[in-house]
Amino acid sequence: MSGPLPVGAALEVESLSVRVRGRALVDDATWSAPAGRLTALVGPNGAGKSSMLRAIAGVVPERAERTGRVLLGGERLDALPPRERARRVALVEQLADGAPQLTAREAVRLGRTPHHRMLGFSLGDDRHVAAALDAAGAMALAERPLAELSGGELQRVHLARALAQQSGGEPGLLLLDEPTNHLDVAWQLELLELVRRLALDRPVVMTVHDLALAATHADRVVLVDRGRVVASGAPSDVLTPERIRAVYGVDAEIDARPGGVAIRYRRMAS
Ligand SMILES: Nc1ncnc2c1ncn2[C@@H]1O[C@H](COP(=O)(O)OP(=O)(O)OP(=O)(O)O)[C@@H](O)[C@H]1O
Repeated sequence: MSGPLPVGAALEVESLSVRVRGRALVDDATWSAPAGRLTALVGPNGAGKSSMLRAIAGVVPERAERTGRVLLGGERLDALPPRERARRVALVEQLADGAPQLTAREAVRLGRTPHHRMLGFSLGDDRHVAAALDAAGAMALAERPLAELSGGELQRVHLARALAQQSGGEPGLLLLDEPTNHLDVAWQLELLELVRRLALDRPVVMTVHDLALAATHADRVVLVDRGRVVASGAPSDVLTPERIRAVYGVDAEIDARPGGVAIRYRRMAS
């Protein structure tokens, strides 16, 4: 079994491809996400963002062929057994229904499954679950059934479950698929603050559609189009009007100010 994740471990994605029946969902993608940084994965609908996150977490469609390497702290994640990988990498997918009858605490407890041996849940698990609920700001929701929670509240519970999955060792890689979806502006800001705090000691990668939000809140941006990485680096280097025009087919006027970035879009002048 591998040892704890080295502090400051970066995610490195090298020539990652996912093909289904000869069609590339992810096409020879190479990029990295340092620890201590929030990385945003952006691109048009169907660009392959979710497929990329899922492939990093070891989830590929049935009969898909995955090639390339995924390293975390220099260690091959793609070569780890699923249980071991699940302790290093937590993927929070777009709001899944989950099991609506579970309470938030029960749902978060499921995150401990990769840590179990013969005996199932332990008192230690309960401590990790409580710490994860607390870190995600979801402690007040602990005894409420998922069916009753709002989109923003559910998002916190999913995040807490991901944290519970990793606690017990070094902080691992956190992958968030459209975490700000369905959230109003106040919840978005709160969630992004929380995500930024989590990103202080681990690589965090999130997909987002809102380019201004990515430019304002992320330290690095990876722009994906048709499965390929078009550019990656600092938001201001990656998100230029020329690239936005080439990838999204719209004209963009970018207004970068100290408080944040605003982007105005217009149909492309013909
Ligand atoms: N299981 C699958 N089998 C075959 N094709 C798939 C599968 N899952 C996704 N795809 C296709 O792969 C492409 C990339 O999809 P993906 O969901 O990764 O894109 P995305 O960038 O996350 O899109 P969105 O922003 O719309 O959520 C799409 O064309 C999609 O139809």
